[in-house]
Amino acid sequence: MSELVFFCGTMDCGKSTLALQIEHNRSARGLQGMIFTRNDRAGEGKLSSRLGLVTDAVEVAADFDVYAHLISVLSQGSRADYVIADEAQFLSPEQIDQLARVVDDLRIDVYAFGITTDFRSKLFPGSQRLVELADRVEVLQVEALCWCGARATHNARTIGGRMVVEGAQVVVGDVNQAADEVGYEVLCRRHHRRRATAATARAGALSPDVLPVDSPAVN
Ligand SMILES: Nc1ncnc2c1ncn2[C@@H]1O[C@H](COP(=O)(O)OP(=O)(O)O)[C@@H](O)[C@H]1O
Ligand SMILES: Cc1cn([C@H]2C[C@H](O)[C@@H](COP(=O)(O)O)O2)c(=O)[nH]c1=O
Repeated sequence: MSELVFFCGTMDCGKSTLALQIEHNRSARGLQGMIFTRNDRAGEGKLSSRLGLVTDAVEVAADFDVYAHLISVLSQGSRADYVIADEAQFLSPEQIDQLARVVDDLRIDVYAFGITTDFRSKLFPGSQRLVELADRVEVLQVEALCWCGARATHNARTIGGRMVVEGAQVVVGDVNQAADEVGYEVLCRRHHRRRATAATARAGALSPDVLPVDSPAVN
């Protein structure tokens, strides 16, 4: 049975690396993949990982019909044995429905990769639809860590190292940006709720985190 799998996690947890590994392993066995992405940091039509690997991909514009594209490719005699969709949080719910149709009607496996929630810890519409439709949701097992050492579960947007909660949902960017730039940082839920980034913690801006561990909890 073909399936729609949603591989998810925070930023910087290895999603694109896994996408490239799946692509490598299948193409090494003679299978032909169709790779989609949207808004990769490496530029249009690229799927890139922080480990330095990059491959060409089809850029999914806002009005792009993923299902129709597959039909067109197949009807021209090309093969598509599996589909990879990276940065799937940026796809529209309609495009996620098209991916599900690729699985059900064309019997092609679809592997989608993306972050579930934005910098305000709200679901991206594309990720919400994936959670609703996927046969399997796999949370990546390589833990990204919060500055405190706990497992990072949330994505923070930062300006000058400080977490912000206002702004557009989509702003392409990266972790470990220069101090004065818009960037991202992965945090545990506790520190995301408190807006406590590595920089503000270093500056000692939030006293509860520097109190002894047996101090009463402060929210
Ligand atoms: N210099 C490095 N050495 C080893 N691993 C690294 C290095 N840089 C990045 N990584 C690994 O790559 C992961 C990020 O991979 P990537 O596929 O770009 O993440 P995602 O697509 O989830 O944002 C990091 O969590 C880390 O495990
Ligand atoms: C949290 C959050 C992230 N983004 C952007 C930033 C990056 O360009 C991608 C995530 O890429 P990664 O490969 O998973 O690191 O998403 C955004 O636009 N809005 C957000 O709230």
